Amino acid sequence: MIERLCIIGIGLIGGSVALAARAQGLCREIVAADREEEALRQAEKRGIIDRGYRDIGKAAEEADAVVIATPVGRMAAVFEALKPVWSPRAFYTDVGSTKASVVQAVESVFGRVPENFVPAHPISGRELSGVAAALPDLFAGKKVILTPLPHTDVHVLERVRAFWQGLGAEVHDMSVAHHDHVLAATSHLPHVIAYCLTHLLGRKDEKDEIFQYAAGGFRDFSRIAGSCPVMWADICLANRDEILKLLRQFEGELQRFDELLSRGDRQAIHDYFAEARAARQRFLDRHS
Ligand SMILES: NC(=O)c1ccc[n+]([C@@H]2O[C@H](COP(=O)([O-])OP(=O)(O)OC[C@H]3O[C@@H](n4cnc5c(N)ncnc54)[C@H](O)[C@@H]3O)[C@@H](O)[C@H]2O)c1
Ligand SMILES: O=C(O)C(=O)C[C@]1(C(=O)O)C=C[C@@H](O)C=C1
Repeated sequence: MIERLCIIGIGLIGGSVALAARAQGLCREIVAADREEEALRQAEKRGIIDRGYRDIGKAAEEADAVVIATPVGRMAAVFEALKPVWSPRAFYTDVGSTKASVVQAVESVFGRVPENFVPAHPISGRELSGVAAALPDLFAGKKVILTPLPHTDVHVLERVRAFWQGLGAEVHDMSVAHHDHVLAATSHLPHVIAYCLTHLLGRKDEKDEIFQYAAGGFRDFSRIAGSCPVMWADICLANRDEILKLLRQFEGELQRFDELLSRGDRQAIHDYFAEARAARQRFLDRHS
């Protein structure tokens, strides 16, 4: 049992961790640090946390489990604030959507990744942000990827694994580089494409009419373009090289389809769509 769980950044993900930890009885007390007073007050009012602090050091001292849930671009500053109160008895983990940048941030502050920090990424979220959108079952049955380093303390790794499992997640381990390679394709590229398409339509003169007649297709496709720009600017910059490689491949794919359509090749267009549909179905059969 965790005595004091500390969440740094009590937004959608930090709030959901707190709600799930409380619901599953994983800890006696939950405190949080956030730079937004309003987020802390809201979290206290809803009973998501017991106490909130503006000061990260004050919130984290005495905690035996610390979860960092700020946007990835803020993590170096968070590690800086944690350094004076870093405890060898506690475990530390994060929820950042990119992992190499988080490892670099911790290295820039400590010189090396402390043995009791286990980078993590819950593959579960929403296009909404802030503590008001937090859900107690956000991680239930969802995957969490841990990217331990070769010198990560094995006992801490098992405590962090048990913590995420306790929140209801299925935990997988991966290397930092592999994580960023895979997530660039499955999460980062789709978000970039959704933002780009929404931009394209939004810029058109007849935009009112375009949005007026947009039904399920556009709504489904653009849902993730409703995601937080701060978080996504951080993710894109943090995983820039992997995303740029995929953007080049995606441009090639658009070019391929452009050629089929320009030729008016019905059979080739049909086969192109049929292959994509079958690939999606295989993915759903295997993973849902
Ligand atoms: N939203 C998702 O679907 C999702 C899913 C998995 C992982 N993540 C990752 O989780 C993290 C948080 O995302 P979110 O969606 O919960 O964002 P959010 O905006 O809902 O919450 C972030 C919170 O961090 C606080 N914060 C920002 N900078 C801070 C600082 N320097 N010190 C203290 N508090 C600070 C903000 O005030 C906010 O309350 C990000 O790293 C994101 O990449 C998000
Ligand atoms: O469902 C959504 O809204 C999400 O975008 C969740 C999503 C994803 O791309 O799958 C977004 C970012 C995270 O790092 C993990 C999950």
